[in-house]
Amino acid sequence: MSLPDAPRINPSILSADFVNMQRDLERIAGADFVHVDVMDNHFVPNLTFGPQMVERIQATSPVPLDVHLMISDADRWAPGYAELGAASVTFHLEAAVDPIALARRIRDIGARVGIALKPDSPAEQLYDHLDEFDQILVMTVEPGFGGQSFREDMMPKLSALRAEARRRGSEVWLQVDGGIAPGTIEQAAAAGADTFVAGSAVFGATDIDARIAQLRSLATQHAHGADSLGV
Ligand SMILES: O=C(CO)[C@@H](O)[C@H](O)COP(=O)(O)O
Ligand SMILES: [Fe+2]
Repeated sequence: MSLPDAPRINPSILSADFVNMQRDLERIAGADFVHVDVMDNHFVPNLTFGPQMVERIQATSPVPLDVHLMISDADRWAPGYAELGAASVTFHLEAAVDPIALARRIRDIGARVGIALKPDSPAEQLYDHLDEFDQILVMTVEPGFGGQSFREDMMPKLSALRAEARRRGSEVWLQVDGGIAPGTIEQAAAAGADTFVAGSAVFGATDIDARIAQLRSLATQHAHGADSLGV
């Protein structure tokens, strides 16, 4: 699979019409990935779907899957999402017993691997392990629901991660998820994010293609360091 360049826009189908999922997947054909929020009503107080539904999404999606597992016991369940063909599988650091071994297992199966941090989880614990992951997801809301307000207080964590990745020459993608929309994507891009999840901002738009293009344009204009390049 050829990987899309930054900035990447990944609409979350948590805000899609679950009864018309195939229609809504087609509506985001211009996106880089489809962000699939798997919730177990245990790790987070909400329930979405499991591997059977994700397999159907995988079979019909026009874009690769960026699966976000908000589930307990990630060590046991996460590999199965890589095995059903997801391009990327992100699990939560707070839900894994041995995150490094789990990351290696997901990569061995053939998927990209991401690790997600809840707002209260510090990023420093990942600094020595950046290259074990293809993506680090900095949650900009408390996981569990779409339509929440963006948490600006997550920007220092993101900036520090960007600085650390640069210092170590790491190519890890930095993803943000929660409250991303015109008006918030700018500061997330400036702080160092290169991959953006947006649910309600995309599926709540009257013109989805235009909204995806707008988010991509704003992220490009405000990309970390862009001002120094005069872009
Ligand atoms: O993982 C989650 C929520 O826990 C996200 O992926 C949401 O689905 C994002 O929704 P918006 O905040 O963009 O509406
Ligand atoms: Fe998500």
